[in-house]
Amino acid sequence: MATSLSEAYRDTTLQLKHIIPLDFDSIHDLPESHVWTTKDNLDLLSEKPDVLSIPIIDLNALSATELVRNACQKWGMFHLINHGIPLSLVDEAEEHARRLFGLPLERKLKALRSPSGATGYGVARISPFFSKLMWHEGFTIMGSAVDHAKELWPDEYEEFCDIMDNYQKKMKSLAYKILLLILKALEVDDKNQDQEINCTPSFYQSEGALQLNSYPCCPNPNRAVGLAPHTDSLLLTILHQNDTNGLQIFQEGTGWVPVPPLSGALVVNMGDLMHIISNAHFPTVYHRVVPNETRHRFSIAYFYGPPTDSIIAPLSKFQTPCFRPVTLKEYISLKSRHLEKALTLLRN
Ligand SMILES: C=C1C[C@]23C[C@H]1CC[C@H]2[C@@]12CCC[C@@](C)(C(=O)O1)[C@H]2[C@@H]3C(=O)O
Ligand SMILES: O=C(O)CCC(=O)C(=O)O
Ligand SMILES: [Fe+2]
Repeated sequence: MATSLSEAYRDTTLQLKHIIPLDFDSIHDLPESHVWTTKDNLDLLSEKPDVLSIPIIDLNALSATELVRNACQKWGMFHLINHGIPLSLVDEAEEHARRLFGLPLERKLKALRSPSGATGYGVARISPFFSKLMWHEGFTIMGSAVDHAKELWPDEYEEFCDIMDNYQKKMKSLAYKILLLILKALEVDDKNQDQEINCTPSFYQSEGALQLNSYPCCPNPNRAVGLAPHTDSLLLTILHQNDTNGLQIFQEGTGWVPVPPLSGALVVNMGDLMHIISNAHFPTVYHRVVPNETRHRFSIAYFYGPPTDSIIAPLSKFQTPCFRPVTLKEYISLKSRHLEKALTLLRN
């Protein structure tokens, strides 16, 4: 039996302090547990003004492959327009994320992620790696959200589930399109795609995961962190952000570069698995979220990856692979134990 994505996350058991978010509604001062200092690697001063910005790519542009190649090499990230996802669906999904996070904490705790679970309400999975806690609450969906949605709204969970199902379905087919474009950008012949990605034939049958993120208004944003710096683990991530700043990416030699929301666009970023299959030609994007004093930020991230038993390795066109092959299941386990060091451990 193949291991599902949520099962692959099951072998790490977390402590409750690394699952239960703060009751943001009742807090007026930043608690000590959430105060980050330079000791915690907080370097807020390095944000660069708008001199640099990530490219905007039209999915239907004739030169899309070329543009994707450049964006992936230089940034590992781009804004995507003309992506074909109806704006009304994105709006509805955001509305339902607001509705969920707007529930009182006691209600949200009914859908709390279990200590060895992957889905439901809670803080970010990467929390145990940091000494301070984040100004953030999340809700993770893998496949159907129905079990947790019933815990939140015993009588009216269906609309939420339908919208999240539809959103995931549309994101999955968009992610597939983007993956094909990226393979083209990596000069993989159409006919050799399956073979080149020397994985199981089911490589494209992704399961994916959906993460709803909420970053409430923060009383002292200069001393808090919304989401700590991290890279996404899977192949690529498609992100919707509401009209509130906060996302930043780290550029070697430059520092933290803001990724302001662009109305109607989705942000696409490369994850660790893409870094591996591209033989490190495409960076995996190191990014974080900074909190805001007056605006509540919401985001919805769709993580796209192959089935957990797929073998991930640099494309065979690369004569000197710089990573050893690994199954996704193995990689997830490496990442839960070593975070960013997981990639280094795979270096040849
Ligand atoms: C399929 C995924 C991808 C996960 C784990 C699992 C479900 C939740 C995702 C996130 C969402 C928040 C940042 C991150 C770093 C986290 O802590 O949880 C992501 C992580 C990853 O990309 O590694
Ligand atoms: O809120 C954001 O913009 C970033 C979310 C994110 O990085 C994630 O969910 O992995
Ligand atoms: Fe992320």
